[in-house]
Amino acid sequence: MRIVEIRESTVSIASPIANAFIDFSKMTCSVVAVITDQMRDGQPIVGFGFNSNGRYGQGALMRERFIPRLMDADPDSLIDQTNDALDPHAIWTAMMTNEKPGGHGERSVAVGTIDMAVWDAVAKIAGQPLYRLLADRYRGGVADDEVWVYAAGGYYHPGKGLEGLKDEFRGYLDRGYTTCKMKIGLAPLAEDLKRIEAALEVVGDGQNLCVDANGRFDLETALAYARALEPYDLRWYEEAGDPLDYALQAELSQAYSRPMATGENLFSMQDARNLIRHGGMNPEQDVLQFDCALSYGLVEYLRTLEMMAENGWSSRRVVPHGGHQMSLNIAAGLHLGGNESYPDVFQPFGGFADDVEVRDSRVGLPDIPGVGFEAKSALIDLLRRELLS
Ligand SMILES: O=C([O-])CC(=O)C(=O)O
Ligand SMILES: [Mg+2]
Repeated sequence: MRIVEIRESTVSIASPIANAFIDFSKMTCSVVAVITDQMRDGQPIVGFGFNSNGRYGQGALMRERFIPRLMDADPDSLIDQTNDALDPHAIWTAMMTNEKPGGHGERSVAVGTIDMAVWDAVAKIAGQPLYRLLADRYRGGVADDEVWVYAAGGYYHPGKGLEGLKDEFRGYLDRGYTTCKMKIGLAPLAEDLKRIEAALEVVGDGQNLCVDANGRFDLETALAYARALEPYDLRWYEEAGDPLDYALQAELSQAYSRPMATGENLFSMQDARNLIRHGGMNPEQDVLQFDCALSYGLVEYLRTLEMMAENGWSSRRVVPHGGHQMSLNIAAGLHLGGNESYPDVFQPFGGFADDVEVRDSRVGLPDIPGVGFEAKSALIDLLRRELLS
């Protein structure tokens, strides 16, 4: 068994939306195919991956370093003899050969994207949905049949007023979501409070609303928002300050009594550990949002979950960023607390299998081998067109 070829391509996921820190007018995404020598129905088994959203495509790093390292490795060294499969852990080690520690950034996205495609191939070779394979290997065979999901959106968009925001959230409730997330921090506080109140008119209880500042605030602004948000009893207040400013997070956690969330821009177990060590976050109520595609993939995610357990954090406190099916599989297979969903933005990468219905903000997973890309027609069409034609 061996990897025959790895292909990558960069595609656009541009849109006119903005959060408090960036607009997405030039956003791109890497897509990857890991082509194996294993055959199914007369076709080679191919694993697919993509790099979530919010970080640009990483083709150059893949072409220059990570793909050549894998193709140069002895194929036997990349095989898991116990499971008669490709070995994602050995593949990870081969990709990271001669990479210094620290400085986790763009390379974590390149490795995370290839890692996603490797796990898709592994599950397809095993003939299992990935979440079942993960539950079998790491959780004694017990998977969650359903995962809690919330609808992320509420972006700033030219010409979108309060009515536009309300219409958007009504659309999410109509599709079965009960909890929605909106952006804050691009508008002044007073205007954001009007937007929050408009959103609450639609979603009802504060527990059905999350707000996300995308790392925009200095301490003073983060605290001013915290004071203003406190009475709304929101589900969570996300990424108030710079993702690496653990002291800011710790001080904010002292001042704000309600749940906070962060972690989507921490790209390694070590960075996640620093958040746990120094960010003052509360394992009883706060939410961690590490995204495997951005942070060296599932091989590293397993280390992060182990680190959390050692520090007294339940895996149920993790609700990954990214709204993609890979994280949905990890959530169901490794017992996370839920997963993000983008019903309308970042298509066709956001969202789940075509015939999966959201009921009471919960979704099931398709019963097909792999991550489930083949059950999302617009996505699999794009992956095949970009990588296999
Ligand atoms: O706007 C973004 O970059 C996405 C984001 O923060 C989220 O989904 O939480
Ligand atoms: Mg966010």
